This record gives sequence, structure tokens and C-alpha cells, in this order.
Amino acid sequence: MRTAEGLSSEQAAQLLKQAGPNQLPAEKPVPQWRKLWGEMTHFFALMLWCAAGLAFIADMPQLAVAIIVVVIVNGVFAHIQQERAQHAAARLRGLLPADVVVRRDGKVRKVHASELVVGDVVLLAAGDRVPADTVLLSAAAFAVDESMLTGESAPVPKIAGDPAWGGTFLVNGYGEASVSATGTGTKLAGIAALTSGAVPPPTPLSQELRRIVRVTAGMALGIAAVFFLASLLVGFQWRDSFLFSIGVAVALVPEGLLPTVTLSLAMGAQRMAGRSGLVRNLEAVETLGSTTFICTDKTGTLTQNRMNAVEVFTVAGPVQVTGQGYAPDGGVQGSGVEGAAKVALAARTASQGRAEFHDGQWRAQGDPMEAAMDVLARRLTGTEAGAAPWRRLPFDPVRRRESALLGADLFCKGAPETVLPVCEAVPGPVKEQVEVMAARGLRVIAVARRQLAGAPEAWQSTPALELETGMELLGLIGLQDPPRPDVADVIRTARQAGLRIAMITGDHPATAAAIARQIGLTGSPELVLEGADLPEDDQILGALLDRDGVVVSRVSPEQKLRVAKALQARGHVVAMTGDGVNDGPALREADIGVAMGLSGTDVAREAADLVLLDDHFGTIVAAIEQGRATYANIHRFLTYHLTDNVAELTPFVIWALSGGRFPLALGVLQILALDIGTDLLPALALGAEPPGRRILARPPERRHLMDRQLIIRVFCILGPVEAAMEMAVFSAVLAGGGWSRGQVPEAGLLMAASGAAFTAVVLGQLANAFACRSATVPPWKLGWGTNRLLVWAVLAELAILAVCLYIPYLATLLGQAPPPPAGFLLALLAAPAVLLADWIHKSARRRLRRSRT
Ligand SMILES: Nc1ncnc2c1ncn2[C@@H]1O[C@H](COP(=O)(O)OP(=O)(O)OP(=O)(O)O)[C@@H](O)[C@H]1O
Repeated sequence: MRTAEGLSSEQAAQLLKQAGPNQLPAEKPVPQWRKLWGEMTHFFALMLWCAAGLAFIADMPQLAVAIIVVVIVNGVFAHIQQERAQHAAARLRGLLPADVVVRRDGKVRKVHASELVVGDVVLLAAGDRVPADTVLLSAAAFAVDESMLTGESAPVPKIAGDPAWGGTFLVNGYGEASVSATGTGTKLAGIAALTSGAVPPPTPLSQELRRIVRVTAGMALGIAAVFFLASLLVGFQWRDSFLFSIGVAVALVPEGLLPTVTLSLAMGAQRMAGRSGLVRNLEAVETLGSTTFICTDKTGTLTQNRMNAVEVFTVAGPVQVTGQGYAPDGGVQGSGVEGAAKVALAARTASQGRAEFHDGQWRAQGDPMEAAMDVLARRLTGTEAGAAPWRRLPFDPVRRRESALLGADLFCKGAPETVLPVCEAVPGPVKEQVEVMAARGLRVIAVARRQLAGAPEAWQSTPALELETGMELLGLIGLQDPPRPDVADVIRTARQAGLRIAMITGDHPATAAAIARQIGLTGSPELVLEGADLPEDDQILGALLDRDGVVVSRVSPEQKLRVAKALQARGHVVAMTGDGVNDGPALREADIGVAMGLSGTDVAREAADLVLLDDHFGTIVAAIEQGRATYANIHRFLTYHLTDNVAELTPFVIWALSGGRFPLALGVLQILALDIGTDLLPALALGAEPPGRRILARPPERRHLMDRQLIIRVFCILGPVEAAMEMAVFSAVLAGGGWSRGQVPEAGLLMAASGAAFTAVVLGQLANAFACRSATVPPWKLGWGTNRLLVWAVLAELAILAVCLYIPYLATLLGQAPPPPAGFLLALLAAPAVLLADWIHKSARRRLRRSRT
């Protein structure tokens, strides 16, 4: 059934129906109940379970039940958030490119990897992931990385007849292979089942969160113990003392924090995807936010990757080739057109990429530079590509050239520095001409030929380095690749955001410098380095590169890795792009490895944290913007949550300081109602805040989530004001009801006063939610309605407040009653009080910053 031409579409469709898609078996999903159980047995939850158990022992069943309800509600909520985040991550993974080149119906076509069937003939090139188990039909310099199957990282050479296993990566050469097993039938499927339990190492964000959990839990337990002892000393019964200490512990545990962080990251990731940036793990969103240095390549990222050969230089002189982009028509001006045609034909033979004519334009199939060679040959000779070479010596970034053997001839094209030295005679003006063309921003490719002596078979297995010697130089081709139109603006924006940018390219220094100048990337003074000249010492290298606008040309993948390490050693958070087969180590080493979705290799995508679906430099900056926004959001709702904790803890502190003479304003159940009732939705809405306009107008910050600014805001400004209002309202209602210090207030009065205190905290938090939207600007300047979700969330918060106050059963359970009208009016003041304090603090900070600068 299989022919060298591959299957027909009908055969493939039928086989696909029979065998099913070429997908690894889905990991056996963890049952929902197990996940839910996990949410109810993590550290915070265990603390609460203990509290509930102790409450039972202490004969407080109501409290125990309430705490259990809290654990369950919180667990379900966290579970829903995690599921949503995981679905979002899975959806994003589904967007990753997964096309495979096959022969079907006698034609070369692209199909989705999942559509492969046994018998398909796939075309593989260096950088590809082998899409299914295959047997090689032909192979040239074919070497695969099988480390995912065997753990062995050295590339394994393969020849025709050898198997190439699905999931491995082709790191060198090219070939054709026939699919022998797909999906669950592949070798990888068996192994994937074994390794699916592997746990990835913790990321900086998860470490930071663990730190916060440990600190807050430690604080909660410590303070609760102090309260327990204090209340015993004051003369309370152990049962009451115990009740207080549970209240304190519960008040200090930010229950909803972790799921809110996960969801916020997932939302950030989804927004990035909306702007063509795909993160491969959620935590990368946060790391992107703290990026300080971008190392970007040139072709396709800063330029359009629409190569066009505009000049051919032969010994007879330069020939200008006209024709816009890939437009079909084009002419030639200059002498020696015949010589130029010879150069073009040789370059095309040494290329695998081709151009196809569609909708009045040439479109690249494969490498755009090689497609440009095809267009050039068509323009100069009017001929289509002829017979295929019988052997290819594919491009690699060390040789920087590519050759093909056709009949008794070897045709070679590549970087002039690597082609000219292997030519027998290089006419004087050629080297000069390379510099002249490169200085105009052209990518210069040298083209050469060698006539092989004897029968071609004798050269069948001669290594590339031996074949590519003693050549005759045919000429130079100058290719133009215009910069992306908006890249200069993006670079300006990135600069405003305090990001440093370096161009790290494999191209010629003069070409790279010219493009860098065109797009305004070069710094002053201009610094253009060559890979070979980089200092040996890593510290000196770091010091040399640690500035804006450096161009490093002719770099090898190993040098890229050194650059990433050297900049990290200087304290930078480095984003590094890469698309080649050997870029994996540099991408993994960088804090953010960035791969290309359109032009990059599967190898690079596999190693990357961020995949640019449009290959555009601007997408990196947009992703950094979103990363910063997400970090700011986590900061926002952390500020919001912790402020509430201050208001929740204060009644206990005052009660303890007064030696138990001042009644307790809030009970444990009210605190739980605040934490998981009124607070959760506004916190979520803060996590969804869109990026602020000025988020890229600030320099990058590398800071802890719980930094000094947050601690001052929470514990010195917002928290104390909210707590002061709560206690003032509580005291006022008590006093209005005739209570005086030292007395035990009558139960109804205490409940009404407690209801007023509860109301004050909820309204204070309502204002706080708006205040937390910005760390510098008061909420009225942001516009009250610019985060719609927050408006809905505070409306829901008010509804929950009303339910907690006016549904008698619930109010009694919480230990409160609706406050009297005067108490209610007073509680309303909590909102403007928080806003006022926030405004004064922000203005003072602004003034301080101004006076400092
Ligand atoms: N297919 C090819 N055939 C021959 N020579 C090539 C080919 N591709 C690239 N070269 C040569 O090798 C040099 C380095 O190319 P390489 O692809 O490694 O650079 P790069 O890092 O991807 O460049 P950029 O930063 O522009 O994306 C090029 O400047 C060119 O001279």
C-alpha cells in the first residue's frame, strides 16, 4: 500500500479512522475527589481541621461545624480555581504549533502531527521532533537526541533502515521516514506512562509563596499561643481562652491566597496568548514580569524574515536585481548577468527551501533565505528547480554553510568568512565587497562550486569538511530583509520600561550593526562584538555586555549560553531568544527562553518558556508587560487580604491589652465570614486587573511579594485605619446603648455593636479593594468603572453583608445583629476614611519620591 510517494489522502483518512489520532495516551487523570481532598488537607486546611477538632473537644460544636464548613467551602473554591487554571494551561498547550511535513498524494504537504497514520512518509529536517515511531527510508548526516527515551544525551547517528522513535529530536541532518507506529503504539507511549508522575522543580514564585505560607502560618500559630496564655493569665476559663486563640489563628490565615495566585497567573497566561505569546508553564508569567535584559536574535524577530536577493556580485561586477519583495516581476541591471545567473543556479541547488507562487506573490516554503535563492534563480533564468541533488551537506551553525552534490559538481553557499577560505583563488575586490554590502544591511552569502574528480559514488560518504575544499568562488549574493515596521517603536517602549536589549545574531557584524542602527537599537557608544572575540573571562564578559544596545554577531550556540550566564551573574533576569537546533541549552539557562512559533525548530520550542506565535520581538515586550501586570495583581490582592487581617486581629489585641475588660468586637465566625465570604470575590477581581497604562513606563523591579512597601501600606496605613474605624464604630454603638467600661454589655447590645463593627470592616474593605488597584494613584483617578469585575465583586460583597446582617438565623449564628441607624451611618464612614488615608499615603510617597529625584 505504501509507495515512495506516500499515502493518498483517502488512504490516510481511512487509516486515521481505524487507528485513531497520533496522540500519546492522555495521562490518567487524577480523580476529582482526590484533587478536592488535596485542597482540604494542605497546610492551612490542616490547621483549621485541628481548630475544629479542638472546638469539638472543648464542647463548642457550633464553632467546630462552622470551621468545617469553611474548610469545605474554601476547598471547593480552590479546587474550582485550580481546575480553571489547568484548563487554561491545557488550552494554551493546544495552541503550540505541531505541523509535520509528509508526502501525500505524491505531493509534499503539512499536516497536524495528530493526523499521521502508519505508512505515511514524513520528511524530517534538523530541529524537528520525530512525530511517531518511524523507519528511515533515507538519511543524510542524520543524528537524533534520544535522551527522553534512554537518558543518553549524546546524539545517535542513524542510517536508512534504522528506526527513529517518536518524541526524539533530530539534531542533525535530514531524511525521509515511514511511520511504523502512532499514538499509543509508540515506544514513547509506554515510557510516558512511567514518567508521568515526575514532579518539576519548584519555581521562584512557588518558593516565594511557600515562604509567605510558612511565615503567615508561623505568625498565626505564635500569636494564637500568646493569646491563649494571655487570656488564661487574665483569668479567663481555658475554654474561652481557647476560643480566642482559634479566632486569632483563623484571622491570620489568608485562606484564599494560593488559589487566587494560581488563577491570576492563568489569567495572565491567557491574556499573553491573546497577544501571540504562549507560556509553557504558568510561573513563567511572573518571571517575565521581572525580566531586565532581552537578548534577541535578528532574522524574523526584529526583521520581517521576508528575504529578497537584491544584488549579485561576480568577478565581472555587481548586478542589481530589482523586484519588490517576492513580487513575480523583476529585472536586472548591470553587467555580467550571465555570471549572476550561474551564481543564482548554484545557490538554488545548494538550498532546500523553495518559493511558490500564490495570489500574485512568491511565498517561501521552508527557509525564507533559501526561498529567496529560488526566486532569484527564477528571475535570472526563468527556470524552475531541476533535478534534486544526490547528496546534501546541510547547514549547521558551526560550518555556517550548506552544500549539495549534483552530478559531478558540489555547490556550496554560506557565510563569506567560512566559504572564502575554502576557495582556491579569491579575487581582490571580493572581501571588500562583502563589507560594502554588509554595511548596507544586506545578508551576504558567498557561493562556490567544486568539480569532483572520478565517479560520484566515491564521494558518497566523504565528510563535509573534506568535500568543501579547493572550491571555485562564483560570487556573492546580497539579501535584504527589511526590519519589522513597528520594531523601532517597540524598542523605544522597552527602553522606557528600563529593559536592556542586546542583539545576539549569527549574522555578519556589519549587517547586524546596520540593521541595529536602522531600528534604533544600537547604544552610544556603539558596541559591535564578534562571537570569536568575546573575552574568555566570564566576569569581564558580563561587564562588557551589561549595557543597552550591544550587538554580538557571528555567535555560536555555546557563546549564547555564556552570554546568558554572564548576564545572570550580573543580577539580570534574562530573556533569550533562540530558534536553532543547538539553542536548547541557552534557552534553558536563560530565565525566560523564547522560541519562535512560526520559524523555530521543535527542539527550541521544547526548551523554551515562551513561544512567540508570530515570531515578533514586540510579543516579548507585550509578554513582559503582562507579566508585570500579573505580578502587580498578586501584589494587589495580597495587600487587600492582609489589610483585612489587621482589622480581624485588632479586636483580639484590644481585648487582651484591656485584660479582658473591653468586649470582643468580632467573633471567630465573623472572621471566617469575612475571609471566605465578603473578601474572596474582590480579591479575584483584583487578580484580573488589566495592565495599567504606565506599567511599561517604570524600570523593572525584582522584589519579594511581601516587600517593604506592602508591609508599610498594610500594617501602618490601611490596616490601622480600617481597624480604628471598626473599633470606633463598635465603641460608639456600645456607648450609645448605655455601656460603660468595665461592665459586661447586655447580649443584644453587644450583637448590634458587633454587627456595626462587621459592617465597618466590610465597607472599609470595599474601599480598600478600589484603593489596592494602584500603588500610586488614588482610585478616582483610575475611574471607578474601569475594572467591571471589581464593581460586580463589591456589589456581591454588599449583598453578602446584607445576608449576614438581616437573615436572622445567620446573623445569630455569626453572633451579630443589624446595627442601629446611627451605628450604620458611622460604619459607612469607614469607606471614605480608608480612601482618605490611602490618598494621603500615596500623595506623601509621591512627594517623597519627587524630592528624592
Ligand atoms: N541555509 C543556509 N545556507 C547557507 N548559509 C546559511 C544558511 N543559513 C544561514 N547561513 C549563514 O550562516 C550565518 C548564521 O546563520 P544563523 O542561522 O546561525 O544565524 P541566526 O543566529 O539565526 O541569525 P539571526 O540572528 O539573523 O536570526 C548567516 O549569516 C549566513 O551567512
